[in-house]
Amino acid sequence: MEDVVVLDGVTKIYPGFQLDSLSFTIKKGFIHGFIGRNGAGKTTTIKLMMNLVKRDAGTIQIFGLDNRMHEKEIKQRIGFVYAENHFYEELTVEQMKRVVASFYRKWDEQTFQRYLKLLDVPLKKKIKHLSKGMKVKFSIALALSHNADLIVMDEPTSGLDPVVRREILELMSELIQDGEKTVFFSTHITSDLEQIADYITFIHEGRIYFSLTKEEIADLYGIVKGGPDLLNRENRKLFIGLRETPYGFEGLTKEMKKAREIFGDRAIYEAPSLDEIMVYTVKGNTKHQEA
Ligand SMILES: Nc1ncnc2c1ncn2[C@@H]1O[C@H](COP(=O)(O)OP(=O)(O)OP(=O)(O)O)[C@@H](O)[C@H]1O
Repeated sequence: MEDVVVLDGVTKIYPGFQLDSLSFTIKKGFIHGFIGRNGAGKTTTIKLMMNLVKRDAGTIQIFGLDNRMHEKEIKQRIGFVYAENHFYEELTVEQMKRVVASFYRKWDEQTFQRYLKLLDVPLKKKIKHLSKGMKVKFSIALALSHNADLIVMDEPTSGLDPVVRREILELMSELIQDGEKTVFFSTHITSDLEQIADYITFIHEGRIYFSLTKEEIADLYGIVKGGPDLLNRENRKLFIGLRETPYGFEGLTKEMKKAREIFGDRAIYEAPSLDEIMVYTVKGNTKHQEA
């Protein structure tokens, strides 16, 4: 499978925060979700990819090219949706579009008009009079209208209502149908990814915790529930996080096969949601005194 983006040992040091030697790849033709809690380093990683901040170490290749040496060429082929509003507030949608379109050699006006209509964004309104959802939709219409091979979005669905979110997710699914285009987006609304993502990269405190396909996650990770007598010092090591009460335990493991061998039919097994994986990983072990 072709790699569209390859991050290798990417490091960025801020006072009090470090992106620590990130390595992962983004495969062509798939939707790739990037998850992590607030402050985990998602925006910084995306900014490093887009060469908006300077890395301290490592390499980033996009379309097989170094992202710093070939920035202009690469950016022609990326549709980028920012987390923050980056438009001129006083311009209308139409005026702003003209500014953006002028940067792209392969601007496709017909496609832009089609997306604008589909997403219901008013052409004549000033940017400052658009709702948050409309601004995001406008941003997405722009990102999809210059024949980009890679769409990179930083939190495109945060703060949007479920109807708009669904529209955007459906658009992304349609976009990758021919296997030529790739979508990478960060989010902390993990249920969005459960619907549409093929790959998930989880960043935690500036480090890549995993970068796996959804199937690999389903094979490796599981929630195990059982009575308090089942746990001992040795088998506790199987768990990334454990919640214990006097009546039993519930824990997340990434060694599901081993857990099944050890606990057999004395335990109950469930598939974790991405949210549960995040919460257990972040919180680790907790002992509840209450029932
Ligand atoms: N320019 C900067 N100078 C110093 N520290 C910064 C700078 N930009 C980001 N940071 C720090 O880097 C850390 C990661 O921030 P980042 O915005 O990448 O996280 P995030 O995962 O995108 O979070 P969120 O989901 O809240 O947007 C934070 O601790 C932040 O304060």
